[in-house]
Amino acid sequence: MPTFEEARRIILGRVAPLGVERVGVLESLGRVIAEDIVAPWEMPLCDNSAMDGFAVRAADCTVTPLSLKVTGYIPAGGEVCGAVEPGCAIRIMTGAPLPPGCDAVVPVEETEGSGETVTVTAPVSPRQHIRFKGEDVATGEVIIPAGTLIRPPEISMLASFGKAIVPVYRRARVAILSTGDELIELGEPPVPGKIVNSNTLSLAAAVRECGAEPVILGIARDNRESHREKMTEGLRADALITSAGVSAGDRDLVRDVLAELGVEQVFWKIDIKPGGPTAFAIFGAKPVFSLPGNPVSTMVTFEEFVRPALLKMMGHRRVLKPFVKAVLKEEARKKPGKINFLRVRVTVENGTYVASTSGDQHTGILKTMVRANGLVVLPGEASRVPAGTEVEMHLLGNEVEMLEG
Ligand SMILES: Nc1nc2c(c(=O)[nH]1)N[C@H]1C(S)=C(S)[C@@H](COP(=O)(O)OP(=O)(O)OC[C@H]3O[C@@H](n4cnc5c(N)ncnc54)[C@H](O)[C@@H]3O)O[C@H]1N2
Ligand code: MOO
Repeated sequence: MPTFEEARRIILGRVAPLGVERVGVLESLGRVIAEDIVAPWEMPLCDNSAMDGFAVRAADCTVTPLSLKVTGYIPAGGEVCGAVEPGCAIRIMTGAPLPPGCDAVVPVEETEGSGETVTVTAPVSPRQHIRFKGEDVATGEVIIPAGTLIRPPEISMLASFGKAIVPVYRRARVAILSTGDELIELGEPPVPGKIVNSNTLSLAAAVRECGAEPVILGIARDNRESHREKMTEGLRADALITSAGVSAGDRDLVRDVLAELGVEQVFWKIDIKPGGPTAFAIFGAKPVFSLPGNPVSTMVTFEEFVRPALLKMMGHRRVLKPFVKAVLKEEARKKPGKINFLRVRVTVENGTYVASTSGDQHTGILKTMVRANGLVVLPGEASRVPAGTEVEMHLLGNEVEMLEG
């Protein structure tokens, strides 16, 4: 049985980035660029003003205040209207191209008067307030290296160089299959013995949250035919996630039917709690994750095993959340042996993360997952972890970093 770390290594070793597609630059947000993008020209394309003010010759302005004759005006987007002659200035706006002869710009706040003459009131240094041709990006420079996650700054850079269509790794299409005769679909009336198929929706949400595309297959009933039919459909996607039917029950058919369909089991069971019965298999290059049915176990195993794999498939290079240190608020108890994921509510106290249990840790208790914004990883060998102990934790979302506004 693999340990937590081994299971993650095995999974990541068996998945690879999917193909590349070309999308509109705005659609590339949150995706990973698949090729180095090179600047086809330099930026800025010409020397231009960094301020609204006056284009001057610095040599004219060695002693201030002094009065200069205003001989022209260049708005942003405007054209150069002649050179700055000695003893003269040209009114210029931010971003407008510098006229010949000019080697400094005086901001309007450091001048007085307007109209035919202007008085420069502050000392002027050569090159001040000028944005020079090519100072930001040189022609041929790699502006976005392959493997970069696209955020608004990358969109700005791509757009600045006219890149309307960009090559990104494909989104993974992820089939989601719930199994079990006890399941009813959302909207059907609840009756004792039946439960709403919430796993499909929590998994679809988690798939979507990491930038992939969920393909909902519905429910496979507890017979081989139903499993076979749904799984065959699911294996057409880039990845398949099943929930439930993976432990030791007499109707736990998931692994059996997957094997029947030619899916190679890589491992079954991980030395962790919750999530122990998780299985991982491969169909060609497609990963198949069989997650335990308890809603908490399904979400925890998605977070720790599926998400990193999907991110890798979509070209991400940073796929594992870092562990952060937290101080336990209350004592935690567990059976020695397996790593335990403790659902916690995290707060920041004097710059330190403090993790407090979010409540009953039984896997059947969904409420404590809803309350949790972190998962503390209690080491396998531990049995009693005293309050005040420094532990490792994965944050769930970034809520704890945000302040109320
Ligand atoms: N003899 C053993 N029994 C169990 C073991 C074991 O090792 N030996 N492991 C236990 C653990 S740990 C877990 S976790 C569960 C996982 O079992 P399955 O993955 O086979 O899931 P089920 O038994 O079918 O369901 C468990 C639980 O989850 C609910 N469920 C199932 N599907 C959904 C869904 N789509 N949406 C919401 N809730 C769902 C289901 O009703 C059950 O309550 O096995 C233990 N048993
Ligand atoms: O491992 Mo089960 O996933 O404890 O609930």
